[in-house]
Amino acid sequence: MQPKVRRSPDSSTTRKAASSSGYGYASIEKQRQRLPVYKYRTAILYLVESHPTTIVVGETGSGKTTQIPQYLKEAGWAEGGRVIACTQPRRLAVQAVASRVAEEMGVKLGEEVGYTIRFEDATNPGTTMINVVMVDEAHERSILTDIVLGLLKKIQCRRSDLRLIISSATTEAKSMSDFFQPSSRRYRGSESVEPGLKMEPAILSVEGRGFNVQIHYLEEPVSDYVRAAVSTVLLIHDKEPFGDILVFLTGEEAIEAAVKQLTDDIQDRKISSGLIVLPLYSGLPQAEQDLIFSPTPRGKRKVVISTNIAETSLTLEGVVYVIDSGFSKQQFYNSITDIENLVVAPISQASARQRAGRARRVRPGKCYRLYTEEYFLKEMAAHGIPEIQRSNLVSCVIQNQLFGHLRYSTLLRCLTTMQNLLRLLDFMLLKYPYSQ
Ligand SMILES: Nc1ncnc2c1ncn2[C@@H]1O[C@H](COP(=O)(O)OP(=O)(O)OP(=O)(O)O)[C@@H](O)[C@H]1O
Repeated sequence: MQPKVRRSPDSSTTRKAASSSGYGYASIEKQRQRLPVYKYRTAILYLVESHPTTIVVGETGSGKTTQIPQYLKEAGWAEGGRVIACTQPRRLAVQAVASRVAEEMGVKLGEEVGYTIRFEDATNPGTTMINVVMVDEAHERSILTDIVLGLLKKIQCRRSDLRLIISSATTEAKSMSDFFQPSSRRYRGSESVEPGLKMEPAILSVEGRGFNVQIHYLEEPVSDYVRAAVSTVLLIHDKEPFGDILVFLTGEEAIEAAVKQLTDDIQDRKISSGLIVLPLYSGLPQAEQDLIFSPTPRGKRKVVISTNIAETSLTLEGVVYVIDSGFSKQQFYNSITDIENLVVAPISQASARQRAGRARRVRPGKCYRLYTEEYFLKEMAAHGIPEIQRSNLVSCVIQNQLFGHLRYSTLLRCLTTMQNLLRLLDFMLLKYPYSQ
């Protein structure tokens, strides 16, 4: 059965596109100047110059990620072998953003613009001294982002010349600003603070958005969102003009089920040829993940069925339609049972906006939410629970200790203690074996 879809009459996300000149092919420089963040270039540079910490709030697609590092580079913040670093919560986005920035700057990836992710380092070894750190997608509150923010706050006490930019898509800037307020403890024993530097964080709101996105909601809730997603893909393919489709489901199992259903339906109907169906989840080999970036052949339509790894910072040029199931897989830790589970849970309004934002990156788009508007407005949480509040922190603490703070001798002592503990456990198990 096809899910009933209706267009939201008063959705705030249906405002007119900021760019009136449509989406013809413009030079990269023109494209850069059309982005909402461009108007704030001078203000951003002034604030970074005069504050150790600047918080930039702007809608998805306003140009924060790709443009701010370039403005800093153009203003000389990368001179003398120094580095402008930008952190991302997801590796797929790291590679995609670095490639785009290298393309816009007309340089080879891995030289002036590089990236580093686990097991892969595409950076120039000559550049080591970090001058500015931009922490992107801070609103996502991923555990590593939160830890990076905590560490940077500590580092700033010793290096007041280090500039920090926190970029966020939500207006929760106040709590971030409170966290970075200078306290009496901060800057104690630091090098002398630059004259004229205003220690409190600056907040800048980047107004405006890229292109328009129409939001469609279901009239009735559906129980099987995989089936509903597949039906919506076919509906779009039958009725809507050209443009690729990005579907957000929960995990590998749901995605592979959707790929199979879609492939079967295409074969049954024999009319939907021209669809290229691509799954996307982190366990997929890199070469298969990279297929999502390949241009769609003329006369075909790409359907990318993804987890939330495509939710932020990613621009898939051909995507015009987004289908949002309203769910994602999230980690939850139960401290009583000491068990961590990956469970399918509803997403937040902030996530839903990020998902919709993938549909209007280079042209106007449409987003089909597989839930009702009432559910979105009245039941969906405004923001998700920060990962740090629902995870087991042991591995993070160990990682942090091993790489950040422990000296070799302390580490050795720690390992010896663990070894002794294991021996003791061994002994106890031998002495008091489990009763059947
Ligand atoms: N690979 C790309 N190909 C074409 N256009 C791109 C690409 N990457 C970025 N853009 C353009 O630049 C715009 C700004 O992207 P950017 O990632 O800087 O925005 P953002 O404000 O950081 O949003 P988000 O938080 O969603 O990442 C996009 O909306 C798109 O128009």
